[in-house]
Amino acid sequence: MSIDVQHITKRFGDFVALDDVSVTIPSGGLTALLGPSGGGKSTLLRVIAGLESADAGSVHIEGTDATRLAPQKRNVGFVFQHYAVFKHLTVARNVAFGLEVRKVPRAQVRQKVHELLELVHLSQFADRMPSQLSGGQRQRMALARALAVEPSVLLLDEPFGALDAKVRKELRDWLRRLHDEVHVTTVFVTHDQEEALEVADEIVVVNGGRVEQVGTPDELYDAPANDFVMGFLGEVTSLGGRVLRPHDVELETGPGRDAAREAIVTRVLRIGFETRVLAETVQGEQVTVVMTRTHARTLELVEGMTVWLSAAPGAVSVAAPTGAAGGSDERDPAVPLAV
Ligand SMILES: Nc1ncnc2c1ncn2[C@@H]1O[C@H](COP(=O)(O)OP(=O)(O)OP(=O)(O)O)[C@@H](O)[C@H]1O
Repeated sequence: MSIDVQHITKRFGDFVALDDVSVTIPSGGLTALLGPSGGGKSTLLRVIAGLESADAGSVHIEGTDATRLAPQKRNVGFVFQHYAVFKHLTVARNVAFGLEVRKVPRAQVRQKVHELLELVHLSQFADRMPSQLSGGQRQRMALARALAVEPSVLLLDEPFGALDAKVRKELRDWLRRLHDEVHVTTVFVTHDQEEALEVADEIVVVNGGRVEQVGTPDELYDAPANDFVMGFLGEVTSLGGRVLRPHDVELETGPGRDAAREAIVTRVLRIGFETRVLAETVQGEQVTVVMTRTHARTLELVEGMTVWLSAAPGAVSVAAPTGAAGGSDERDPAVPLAV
């Protein structure tokens, strides 16, 4: 394992930002730290980087105990959301900076900068000043700069967070391709589940200073450890005290299955190729059902109509949180609903 975090606790005054966090991050992968704002993702990344010292626990990087090492001794590269560029240096000189500080011979620096600018598709901008680049190009320059010193680990804190949605999407596709080329162990922080699901090999879900689950995008989506992970990775609804995805609710216009719950359609919304049906069961549960527009049309759904709802065979579901606070510590593992 490339990064091994064991029993890390970090407090800011009385506030516990990381509460006994243990996680191992595989070598050569692209791992996302995903979670809601304030959950502790950045703090965990900063502890790995050595920019924040933990109150308890250890960090090993590539087998070396880095817990008490200064950031510059950890062989990690960073890129942050608002990257501090050297405004008075050209793009090429920015990328060369770390190598020049390390007194790498000039010809070697030139060669390396050339290769890196090719890698991040900025060769034609080598002599520009950073102010002449777009936001996305500047973040690519930042990545080239971080990669220049050949770190064993690359840490990215919401690297594309400040960019607009379209550029963000382009850059995340590009990051995936870049990673496939260079294979440096990369950890990136994001609060965007789509970004994590699309880009990462593995996702660490961080919430309330704890790790909720670690797994591949498929594992998290298909077998969420609890209602928090399930709700964070996609839309959910509840039916019969279980949390499940709205497209996994089957709606029939007659009483078919034994387990089906009778409900009244309260709203029918057509959004693009999907139809979203809101219904209230006789037990008073508000349920959202998502189906194709064609299917909805064949059912001839109208508000006020009586329907029967059940979980589709094989639907993934978890126990609904108990109480208004939303969940207990003892959570049921994801199990398919009995249908
Ligand atoms: N230097 C600090 N002093 C005091 N509290 C801090 C400090 N840094 C972080 N915190 C608190 O620790 C908690 C976790 O912060 P952190 O930045 O790790 O969250 P995050 O999951 O990265 O959230 P975001 O996506 O909003 O950055 C937050 O409640 C934050 O206010």
